Order: sequence, then C-alpha cells, then structure tokens
Amino acid sequence: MPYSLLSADELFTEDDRGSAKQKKVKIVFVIGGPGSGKGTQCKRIAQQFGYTHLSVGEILRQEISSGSETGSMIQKIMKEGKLVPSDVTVRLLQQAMQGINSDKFLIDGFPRNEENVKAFEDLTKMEPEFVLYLDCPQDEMEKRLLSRNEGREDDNVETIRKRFKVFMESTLPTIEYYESKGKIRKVDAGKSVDEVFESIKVIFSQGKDNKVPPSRHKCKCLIL
Ligand SMILES: Nc1ncnc2c1ncn2[C@@H]1O[C@H](COP(=O)(O)OP(=O)(O)O)[C@@H](O)[C@H]1O
Ligand SMILES: Nc1ccn([C@H]2C[C@H](O)[C@@H](COP(=O)(O)OP(=O)(O)O)O2)c(=O)n1
Ligand SMILES: [Mg+2]
Repeated sequence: MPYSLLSADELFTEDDRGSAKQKKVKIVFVIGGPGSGKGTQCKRIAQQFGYTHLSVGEILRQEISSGSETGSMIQKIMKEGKLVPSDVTVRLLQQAMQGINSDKFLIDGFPRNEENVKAFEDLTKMEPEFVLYLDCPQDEMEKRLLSRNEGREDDNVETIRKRFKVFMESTLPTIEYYESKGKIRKVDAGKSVDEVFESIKVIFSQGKDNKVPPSRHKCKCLIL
C-alpha cells in the first residue's frame, strides 16, 4: 500500500519569522534483545538528559489499539515474533515525531533490521548521533520477559524464542553496520537497573567528540 511519506525538510523544518529554517534534531537509537531493558533505561535517560522517549513497539501497539486494518496486520506479525514492514513502521514513527516539538529523540527498539535502517535513512536523510546497545545474556532476557506481566501477547516462551532468533539474525547485523561507523555505545545490560544506568550515564555525559575505541572484531558491513 503506498503511503504518503514526508521528506526530511517537511518533517524537520520549522517556519520561523517567515523564513524556513532547518531545525537541528538529535537522534539516539536504543537497541538490544527483547527484555534487555530498553524501555526501563530509556525512561531514566529521558528524565535525566531531557530526551523525548519514543518506543517503536509502543507506537505499533497503539496502532493495534486503534482498530485499523494496519493495526490488525501488525498484531498478527507481532504475535508471531516477526518484524513489521519498514514502510509501515517508519511512517508511524515519523507521525509520532511530527506531533512532538522536541530536538532530542531517544528511539527505543529501532532499527531492528537492515530494512528499518534503509527506510529511515531514505526518508529522513538523517543519522543517529549514536546507537546505544544494551547487551544482555539470553537466559537473563528470557527470565525478565516471563515475569514482565504487561499482558503482552508476545511475552510467552514460544514467541520469545522466535523474537530472540529475529534479534540474532536481523538486528545484530544492524549493530555491525553502526559499529563500522563508530556509532555503537555498548553497555553490559545483564546487571541491575541501577548499575546499567550508571554505565549509560557515562555515555550520555560524554561530549560528541569522545570516540569509543575501535572494535576488535571484524565487521560485516551492510549493503544499504
Ligand atoms: N537490569 C535489570 N535487571 C532486572 N530486571 C530488569 C532490568 N531491566 C529491566 N528489567 C525488567 O525486565 C523486564 C523487561 O524490561 P524492559 O525495559 O521492558 O525491556 P525491553 O524494552 O528491552 O524489552 C521488565 O519487567 C523490567 O522491569
Ligand atoms: N522497529 C520495530 C520495533 C518493533 N517491532 C515489533 C516486533 C517486536 O517484537 C515488537 C515489540 O517491540 P518492543 O520494542 O516493544 O519489544 P521489546 O521491548 O524488545 O520487548 O514490535 C518491529 O517490527 N519493528
Ligand atoms: Mg520495550
């Protein structure tokens, strides 16, 4: 289905005293496996560092709640632990950003695959300032998800295992892509909420010129 997608200028430009001015928008992506603590940590980051937190999973669940046809399509995909097509996801993300007057967005649960990266870059012509990667052991993530108790249809053992597979196969390559650009900031997310946030605070307190040491493992770059 064709969607009317706005260009970067339409999304990010504000008309100020009659003349069009480019509004500088800072974007940080937050990625990690299901249950790694993205939502939990994003709430704290938003509060302490003044970001607008947008959870892409939440945006998709709102579309399900709206009862639209797109919502039923999303619901089916989520139940199976799969990923929603990027044109749909990025359109909804863009709409959410348009409705908020902020210059700092923390985008939780995005990107999840190469298609997400490409759709975002094509549409906005923007890149994230950096990408926060919450690295957590799988058994810990599974334990957390099974006691999350948010009534989510995808928090059951069968779907959780499928989501882990999708993370390994589709999301990890996006981490390698951003690693090749020196944009990954990785934290050990297997620790307590407070300990994880301590490591995150160091990252968000650094100036943008503070580069992380180059990664030791070889990078399989994505063809975008
Ligand atoms: N560091 C942590 N240690 C223990 N439990 C955690 C930690 N971080 C988050 N949780 C809990 O684990 C569950 C999943 O966290 P959540 O932030 O929703 O993760 P994600 O958004 O990555 O799926 C929630 O019930 C949350 O309260
Ligand atoms: N960029 C995204 C983000 C989420 N989704 C879908 C697929 C995911 O399993 C669900 C739930 O995402 P959500 O970020 O809320 O899940 P977790 O916080 O990792 O448990 O939404 C997607 O298809 N594309
Ligand atoms: Mg979440």
